[in-house]
Amino acid sequence: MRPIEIYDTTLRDGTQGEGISFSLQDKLNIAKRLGEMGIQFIEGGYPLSNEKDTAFFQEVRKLDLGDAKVCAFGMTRRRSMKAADDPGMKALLAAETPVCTMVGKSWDFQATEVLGATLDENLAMIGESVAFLKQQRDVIFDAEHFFDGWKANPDYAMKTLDAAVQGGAGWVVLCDTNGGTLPEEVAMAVAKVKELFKDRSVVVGIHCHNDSELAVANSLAAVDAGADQVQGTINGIGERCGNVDLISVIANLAIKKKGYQVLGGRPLTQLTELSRFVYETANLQWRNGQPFVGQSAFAHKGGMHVHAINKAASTYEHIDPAVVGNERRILVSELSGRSNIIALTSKDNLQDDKELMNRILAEVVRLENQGYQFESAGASFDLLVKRLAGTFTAHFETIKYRIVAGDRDAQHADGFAEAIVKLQVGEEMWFDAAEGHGPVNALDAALRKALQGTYPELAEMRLLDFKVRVVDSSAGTAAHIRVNIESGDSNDSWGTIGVSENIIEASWKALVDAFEYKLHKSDSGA
Ligand SMILES: CC(=O)SCCNC(=O)CCNC(=O)[C@H](O)C(C)(C)COP(=O)(O)OP(=O)(O)OC[C@H]1O[C@@H](n2cnc3c(N)ncnc32)[C@H](O)[C@@H]1OP(=O)(O)O
Ligand SMILES: CC(=O)C(=O)O
Repeated sequence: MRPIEIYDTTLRDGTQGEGISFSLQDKLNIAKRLGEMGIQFIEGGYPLSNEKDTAFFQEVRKLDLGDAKVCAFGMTRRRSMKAADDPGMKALLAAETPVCTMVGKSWDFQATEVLGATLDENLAMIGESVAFLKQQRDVIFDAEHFFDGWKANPDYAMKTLDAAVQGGAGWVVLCDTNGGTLPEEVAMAVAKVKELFKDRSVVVGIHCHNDSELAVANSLAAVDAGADQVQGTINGIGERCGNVDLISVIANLAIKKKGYQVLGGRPLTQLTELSRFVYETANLQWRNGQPFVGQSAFAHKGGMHVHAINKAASTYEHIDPAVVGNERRILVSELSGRSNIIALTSKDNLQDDKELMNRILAEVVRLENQGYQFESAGASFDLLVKRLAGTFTAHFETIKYRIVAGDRDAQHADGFAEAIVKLQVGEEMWFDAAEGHGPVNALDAALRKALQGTYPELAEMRLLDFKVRVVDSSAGTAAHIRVNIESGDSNDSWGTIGVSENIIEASWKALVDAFEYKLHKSDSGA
């Protein structure tokens, strides 16, 4: 098995992505997770760039990152300066990391146009900078725009790598900086570089950007052609369209491709959690369709798919989701067949009642036509099944509710909302009122007031999320409002839904389902 080094630059190139900004603590937390995952190289930032990155290199020394090596990133010395005097070089050494990663120009056009250097000057900048750092550190040379340089002037591109290796670089990393290269071009260039260094001890690496949606394919092509290090970021965050997504690289190398070993052969069961941790830390929404780790990566919706999945999961899954720490999800929608319903109700042992399955399916299709969507409203779906199966026990009956809301006044700087609810609970009639920060908050408070005496377990239930969408009804005339509420208690969370032309009524339906679901859960001891 050929070991492939994984080099993570989430904390440097990842932060060059639009909308990404990590705090110092975020960076330390991510570094720790990367170390736990068995990533070999963690590029922590650009010490010359800002104080946060400088502080990161001081703080990261206190963490146990396992075998991971922290790398500080910088560029070659400025054109008119000695390496020893260059502030960037000094900052790299001051970071006190075991490895310095230095980017240099390998495209002749960039050297002359951007740096204003002669081609020889650029080679001297690379060679001298590496040699200076190499006195104290291991050096990785990131050959910026290598593939564009190789296409424009292959001899010169190769000379830049040679200058770095002569200076003492232990790695040369070929960067598809603009992300415009094709897999066959990557393979050809990597093979040529391997040939150049066949008698020298140099690791060849690959660093791809995703501007042509080819970063994963390009990285795998490079590995096949002899690259032994892949650089990238978790979830592919990074400049413009991002870097290669290391999640997909790791999963493909470990699971799909033969003959390679990544992360020392560790299991990949933490991969999904790592991906979501980085999204959460970056304050980004998960990408549902992200291969391997996305919420939809193993979500089955089409009736024919679910029918087959029930017989053998491999009919519509390329790997077992558990291998990457993900899970299979069966969705219910108007595209469902009876198989979806059977899969989703199997815990209730209802699957043999074909007539019931058909009724549930017909009801789902009818409600979806009105704007309902049960994919993220599993609790409302469970209640629907119970109602149709005749196992639903209402814990309360809603007689009426009323909302009074208005704009700000002397007592209410943000406006006010009051709710009155009338409920039948057993033999008793409850009539309660409450104020809230808005109409839904007021309804929630009034419902709790009316129910908590009878059902004290509601005290631990919280509303976690509230989403509103406008959906078109199938009639195509009146707009319907869909409200999704996510609720939780100490050990669980559940989604409910309400649809109406009236946002308050839609919220009320979702809220009532949330309370009923919690009470059914308590009845069953869950
Ligand atoms: C491909 C990549 O992703 S490389 C990493 C890119 N990342 C970043 O740029 C983020 C961090 N960067 C920064 O914080 C700043 O750009 C700094 C601190 C590095 C430099 O800031 P400044 O000195 O103000 O320069 P500025 O960013 O405007 O321009 C870049 C300078 O570096 C020079 N330069 C660019 N690449 C190189 C290189 N490989 N070697 C030497 N000098 C270089 C440019 O010629 C320019 O110098 P000039 O102003 O003397 O013409
Ligand atoms: C080094 C780097 O980030 C690039 O060339 O894309």
